[in-house]
Amino acid sequence: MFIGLNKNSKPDLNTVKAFLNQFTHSSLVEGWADKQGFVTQAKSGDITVTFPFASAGLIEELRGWIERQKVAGEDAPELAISQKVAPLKASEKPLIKGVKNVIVVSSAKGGVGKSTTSVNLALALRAQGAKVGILDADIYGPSLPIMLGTKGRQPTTLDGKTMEPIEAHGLFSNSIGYLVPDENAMVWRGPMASKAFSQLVNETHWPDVDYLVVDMPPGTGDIQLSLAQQFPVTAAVVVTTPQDLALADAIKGVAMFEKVAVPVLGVVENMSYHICSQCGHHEPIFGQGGAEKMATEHGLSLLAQVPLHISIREDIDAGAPTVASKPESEHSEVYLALAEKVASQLFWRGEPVAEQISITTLGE
Ligand SMILES: Nc1ncnc2c1ncn2[C@@H]1O[C@H](COP(=O)(O)OP(=O)(O)OP(=O)(O)O)[C@@H](O)[C@H]1O
Repeated sequence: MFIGLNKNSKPDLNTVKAFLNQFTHSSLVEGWADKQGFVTQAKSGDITVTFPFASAGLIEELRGWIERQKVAGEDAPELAISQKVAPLKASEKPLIKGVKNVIVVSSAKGGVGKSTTSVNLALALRAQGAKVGILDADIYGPSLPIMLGTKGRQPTTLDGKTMEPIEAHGLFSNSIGYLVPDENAMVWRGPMASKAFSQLVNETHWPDVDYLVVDMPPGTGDIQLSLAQQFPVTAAVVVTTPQDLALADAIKGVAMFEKVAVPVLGVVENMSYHICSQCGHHEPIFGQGGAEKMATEHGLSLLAQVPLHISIREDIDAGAPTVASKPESEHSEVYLALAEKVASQLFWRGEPVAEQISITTLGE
């Protein structure tokens, strides 16, 4: 039976929660309105809904649903609806100063589109209403400066100790590519690379970002393992392509994170199918169903299937990633849905920590 609200009296909190629980969405769990902090009432009686993850799309849908109830004759309540991203527990490590959640994007193999995915995911999280940082940890081949159109810029410092991230398309970014010429980065070996990475993470003045997306170096070796262990990773996303070999490698990537107890949120299948730029035909040139099979076999979620399309490449290579330059496009929709899944699944699988803990710096 649908729970409506009494027209003539101010509805009480429990009735409003029961009413809201009738709104279902893939980013929510059953009985979501009863979860702590989601629906609260101020002393004045005003009721507020607050989602603890990036949720602009979800908020729009909830508002639409409430409007439809009004049309259907229900006296839907006046609610303030907003989002405030919660910091989540990441292993036993203290959170990085100015960062609530760290999402690492990794791939077992080079060239599968890990950086393209990282950048568009970061932009999509921003489009979902979050404040987002992006860190290029690909110390051997930093591509962020080109992808964000920030090549040649260098971080400044305000306090003589930390670097100010470089802002581009609304993201706060840092990359080894801003600090050293390309040819120098290439020759770095293990410990040096590790140190450079740690400096990038801890010596950037992250301005209270909800999510820090970290573009990891490709591979599943010692370097990747040590990077993943060095800082508080909330969860990992593994990028793969549909080819069998890349899939077999992706399994290694998942196993690596399991070793260091980093939860893997799921797999993004990049270049999943080809969209013809002439006629829009969808063609699964690398085969079909591989990532889905792998995800199911390993109990992982297939977070997104991103098409191979010339405009995704042209946009990012020109420093104007698709989600920023063509926010209404079919491709951006794929990334926006990915961000919605990543943000909500991160929250539901995680454990919120008190906000003030995020003020602690690593090593303090
Ligand atoms: N879905 C896509 N459609 C079209 N082109 C793509 C797509 N994804 C990535 N590319 C292109 O493929 C190339 C490699 O992508 P990218 O640099 O993101 O891969 P990577 O896995 O990060 O590589 P590396 O291992 O060098 O870090 C780039 O030129 C990029 O523009």
